[in-house]
Amino acid sequence: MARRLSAAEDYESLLSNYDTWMFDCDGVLWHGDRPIDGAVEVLDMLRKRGKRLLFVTNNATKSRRNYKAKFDQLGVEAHVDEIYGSAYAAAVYISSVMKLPKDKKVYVIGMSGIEEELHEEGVSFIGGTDPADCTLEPFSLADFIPDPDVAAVLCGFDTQINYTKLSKAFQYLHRNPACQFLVTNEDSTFPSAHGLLPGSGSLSAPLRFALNRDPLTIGKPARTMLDCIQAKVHFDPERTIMIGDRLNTDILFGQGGGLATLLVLTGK
Ligand SMILES: O=C(O)COP(=O)(O)O
Ligand SMILES: [Mg+2]
Repeated sequence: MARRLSAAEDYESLLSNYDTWMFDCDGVLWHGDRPIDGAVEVLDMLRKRGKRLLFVTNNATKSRRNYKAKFDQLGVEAHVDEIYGSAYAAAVYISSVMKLPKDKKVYVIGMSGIEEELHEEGVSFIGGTDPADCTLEPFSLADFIPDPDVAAVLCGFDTQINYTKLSKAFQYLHRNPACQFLVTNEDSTFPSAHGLLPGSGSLSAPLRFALNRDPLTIGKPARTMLDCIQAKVHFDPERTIMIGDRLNTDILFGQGGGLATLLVLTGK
């Protein structure tokens, strides 16, 4: 049964009940590059109380290493193996679960974070930040020569989303029903430093609509993300709490994994 925390003893009981604290990032620790009041102090207090911290974000724009640099800039102690982003989870899924053959490629709608994680996992890809795709020039199907090695399309948050990228992704998926359609996450909105913006889910929506096909989602609330974490980190779900700002991703993710959940209201 959900209850609103107010008294100090409410928080004390959380501290005594849970050893592993899984934090969502956007809307919980920060809005864009602006830390949320008190977040850094809470992380510091939890560290001092000997709690294990894990950072679990659907934001696919950054790799685990990029996030480590962000935590460093905020003066927050964080280690790469505590950071789980949907870009990393997608790369691990493609390499270790889907077992994409080495001679096959992924067509990416997304940014350098996804590219870095795919590269780390030895997954070949095209698209992404390739200047040829980051264009507002009209897309001509007559001039498009699909890469025959593309066996999956991965769509994540992409500030350079455009008709060329959507058209190429559509072609790979429309022409070949065996081509896997993956999205890093389906967050409808993204809590930026200055307010809500369309999120990844709103960027892959045109493909879902045009193809009349649902993708496989890697990030929260999907179990895939938890499997990726549990492959690297042992924790007791009974003594783990997931802190998030979205009911349909973070809280659903925690409930699906048998974790306790704590909803914060800073997601805007
Ligand atoms: O980038 C997003 O859409 C959400 O990211 P989050 O999971 O850290 O809240
Ligand atoms: Mg969030």
